[in-house]
Amino acid sequence: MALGQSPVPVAEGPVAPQIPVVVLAGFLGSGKTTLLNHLLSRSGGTRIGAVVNDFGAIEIDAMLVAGQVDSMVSLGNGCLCCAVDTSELDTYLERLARPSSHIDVIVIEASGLAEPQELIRMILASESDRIVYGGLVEVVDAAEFEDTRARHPELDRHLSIADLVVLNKADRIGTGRRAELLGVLGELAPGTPVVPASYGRVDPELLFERRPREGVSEGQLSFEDLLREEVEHEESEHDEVEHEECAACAGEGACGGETGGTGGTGGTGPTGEGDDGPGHGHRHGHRSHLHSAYETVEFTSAEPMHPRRLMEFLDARPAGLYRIKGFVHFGVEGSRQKFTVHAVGGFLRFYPGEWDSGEERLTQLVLIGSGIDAPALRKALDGCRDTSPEETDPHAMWGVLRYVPSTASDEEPEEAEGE
Ligand SMILES: Nc1nc2c(ncn2[C@@H]2O[C@H](COP(=O)(O)OP(=O)(O)OP(=O)(O)O)[C@@H](O)[C@H]2O)c(=O)[nH]1
Repeated sequence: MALGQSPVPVAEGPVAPQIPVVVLAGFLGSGKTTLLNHLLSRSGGTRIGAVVNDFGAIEIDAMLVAGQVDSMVSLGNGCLCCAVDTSELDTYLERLARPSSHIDVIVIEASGLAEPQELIRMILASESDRIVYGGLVEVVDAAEFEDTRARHPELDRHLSIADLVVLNKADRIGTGRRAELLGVLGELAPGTPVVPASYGRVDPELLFERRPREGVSEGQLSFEDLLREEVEHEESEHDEVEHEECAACAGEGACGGETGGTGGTGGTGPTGEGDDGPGHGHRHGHRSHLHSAYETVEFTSAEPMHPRRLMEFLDARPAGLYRIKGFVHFGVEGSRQKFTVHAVGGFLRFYPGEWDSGEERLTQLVLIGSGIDAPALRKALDGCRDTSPEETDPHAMWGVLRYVPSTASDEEPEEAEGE
């Protein structure tokens, strides 16, 4: 079957084929955007529509994908799983799926803190006859997996409903470790293909022509499967919730552990886009979302950044500040390229590139972390502005250049390798 072809037999006549919607999920920084860009550059004649969901208000992922994709909808500032409901998602999907766009497949890149289960449920509940759920691809960061899993046991659940697991950043671990992780992932996602990859370089056919999972005859979750799994998880998780922590039990009502649908209590904590509260229009019983513990900080500056001060900030970043992404503008002579920056846990890289003609030279950063002091981070970044870049010693760039991958290294992003 050709990449992106609808897995559903199509009736004869002028009926437009259904478009599979593939969900690309994975924890912060695992490599979803990198994989999506790989797919876009390897799509051949297949036309891919993308839905990109940034957790922060500055849509860094959308900017990193734009220009390569046939059609894109960008949804910033909040996880898709909470920021929209089924009918809104349908609106976006239908916009991409309109026959004139000739899109063959839609890929939704979820934010690194989204609940894939909620997204899948929305797709399965779609009222559009053009849309069909096409599977969940869960991207795992090989270097960070065990730490992340220890902090977020929810990831096991995400893996258990995946149709394909990509063990990304395989270049960052040795072969022994790789075998170990493949074993762990095989147990967490029994019967699901687990593919090691570097820089998301997987065969695109794997995403759109998935093999059936053991015990699931049609190879993907049904709406009923999802509801059943949801109820089972919530029951088991509720058993683990201390009663005094359980808002529903602490209140007057019995604990319903409600599942599915929209229009209930959200009950998540600080999310950066505002707490879920009454009117949030979304409920998942007692299951906390990954993003309930995370906050985002956005920073934009038209003034260039001082390289030494920025490196001091980055080198001393607090442990809870797990993810930084964006673009940096240095005003130092000879270093005025557009530097894309990524920090994931202890990993830090700068990738120099070109500004588009007429593009405003801005530093735009999104910082995502747990237990972080947002005002202090903003203040510290404010202190990194370079008010007189013409006087700044160009050697101050050395600290930054240490984190630019050398072209000889396999740590080079695919686009730069000109594959
Ligand atoms: N060494 C190495 N780095 C990788 C690989 N894949 C991605 N990266 C780097 O990891 C960082 C994060 O990659 P992204 O693709 O932005 O990750 P993401 O999952 O989209 O991040 P969020 O949207 O913040 O959740 C970037 O610096 C990538 O270049 C890989 O296989 N190996």
